[in-house]
Amino acid sequence: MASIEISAVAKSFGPFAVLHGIDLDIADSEFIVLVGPSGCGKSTLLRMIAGLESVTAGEISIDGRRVNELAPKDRDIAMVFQSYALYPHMSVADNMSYSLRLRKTAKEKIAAMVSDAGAKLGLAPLMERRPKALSGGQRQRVAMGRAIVRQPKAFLFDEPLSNLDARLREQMRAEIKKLHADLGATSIYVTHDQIEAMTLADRIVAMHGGVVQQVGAPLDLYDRPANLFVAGFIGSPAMNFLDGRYAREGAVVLPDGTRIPVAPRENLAEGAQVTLGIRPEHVAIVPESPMEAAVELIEPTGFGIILHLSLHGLPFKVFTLDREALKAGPKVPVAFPSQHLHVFDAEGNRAD
Ligand SMILES: Nc1ncnc2c1ncn2[C@@H]1O[C@H](COP(=O)(O)OP(=O)(O)OP(=O)(O)O)[C@@H](O)[C@H]1O
Repeated sequence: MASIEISAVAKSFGPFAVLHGIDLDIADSEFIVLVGPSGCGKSTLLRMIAGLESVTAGEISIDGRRVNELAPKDRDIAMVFQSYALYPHMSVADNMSYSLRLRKTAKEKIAAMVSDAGAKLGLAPLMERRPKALSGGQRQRVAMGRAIVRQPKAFLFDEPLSNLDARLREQMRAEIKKLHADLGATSIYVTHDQIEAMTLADRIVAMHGGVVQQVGAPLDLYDRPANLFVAGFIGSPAMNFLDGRYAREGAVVLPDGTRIPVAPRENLAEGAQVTLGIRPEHVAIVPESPMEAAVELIEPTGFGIILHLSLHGLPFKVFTLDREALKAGPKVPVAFPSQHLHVFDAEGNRAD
C-alpha cells in the first residue's frame, strides 16, 4: 500500500484551466473521497494520479517517488471505472486474471488469487460467465475483483456506482466499505453523491471550480463547513440559508427585521452582510416560540417529514421525525437554536 502526495497540481486543456493548484497528502490505507458537482475537476485529478492525463504543473508522488512522467502501467495502481471496462469475450475468471497472465504470474498462484477475490466479492458461482450474462452490480464486482487481484499500491474509483439503481448502489457502497476495512488499501474515490462521500470516506475532499474547498472527516464537513459551497453541498435536504446583517450584540437581523440571536463573532463588523445557515433537522418547532412561519408544503418521506416553510416570504425547510408535523396548520412556531447556527461572511466563508 502507498501514500500519495499531490503538490500544487494544476491542469489546463489548451487555454482552459480546470484545476488550480491542488495540494493533498493521502496517508497509507486512507479512503479519500473527491466530491463535487459535475465539471469541478475531480475525474481529471483522479486520471492525473492514474497517469491517464498529463500534469500541467506541480507534482504527484506515490510513496515519495515523483510519478509525473511515469506511464500508467508503471504506477502500480488499479482504476475501477463507472463503465466497468470488462473484456466482453472473456469469462469472469479470465477478466480477473488477465493482468496476472500478462505479468506471467504462475498458474496456480493466479488460480488461488482469482478464487480468493471471487469469494470475497460473492462471484464464485459466476466465474465461467461472460460479462453480458451478468447484472450491472455483478459486472461492477468483477471490475473490482480485477483490481484486487493485482494487489496494487492504491485503488482509484471513478464514480463506480453511478450506473446502478438506488438499492444496488446502497448495497455495493457497503460492500466497498467492508472491502476497504478488509484490505486496508489506499483508495481515492470520485463521486458527485454526497451520501457516498459521507458514508465511505475517512476524509472528504470537497471540490468546486477546480479548487479544493475543504478537506476533513465527513462529520467535520457536516458540522463545521468552511464556506457556503460546502455547507450547501453536504447534507440532504440541504442547509437553509437566510441573508441578513450582523449586529454586534450577537444577532443576525433578517430583512423583515426578525432578530436571530447568534454567538458573537469577533471578526464581523456591525451591520456586516452575512448569511445564516441552519440544517433542516436543527430548526425547532416549539409551541412557545414567538417566531411563526407559514406552511407552504408538507412532504412525508416515510422516514420523516419535510416541511416547506416561509418567514415573511423567506423560504426554508424543516426535517422532523415527529409525525405530528403532518397535522401542521397554516402557521407553525419555529426557533433557530443558536448552537446549530452557522454564520458566513460576505465572501461566503465561515465566520467563527
Ligand atoms: N480532454 C478534455 N479536453 C478539454 N476539456 C476537458 C477535457 N476533459 C475534461 N475537460 C473539462 O474539464 C472540466 C473538469 O472535468 P472533469 O471530468 O474532471 O469534471 P468532473 O468533476 O469529474 O465532472 P463529472 O462528474 O461530470 O465527470 C470540465 O469543464 C470538462 O469539460
